[in-house]
Amino acid sequence: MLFQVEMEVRLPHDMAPSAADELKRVERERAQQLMRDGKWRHLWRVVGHYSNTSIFDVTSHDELHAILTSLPLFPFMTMKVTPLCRHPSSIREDDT
Ligand SMILES: O=C(O)CC1=CCC(=O)O1
Repeated sequence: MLFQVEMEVRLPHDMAPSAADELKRVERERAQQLMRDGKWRHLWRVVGHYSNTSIFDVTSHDELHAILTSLPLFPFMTMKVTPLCRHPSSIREDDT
């Protein structure tokens, strides 16, 4: 099952830079492991925003929920989740 997830990051202004850097480091490690596992298919920065748009490939809503809520930055992100299905006009083989 494919989902588009839009994530907007808002770190507290009074968070120590070292704490913010550590959070971003562990978030990156977790995201890259999920990419190697084939769960996090695409990760794009939204130009001009501290946000991303991502594509996840998971087996259930529960799995996606578990992944998203386990992200180190989860407490500091708002998310919009959109379920996707194949467009009938798509010629891409990997759009399933
Ligand atoms: O910076 C972001 O958009 C939040 C984020 C998701 C994965 C990652 O490494 O950073």
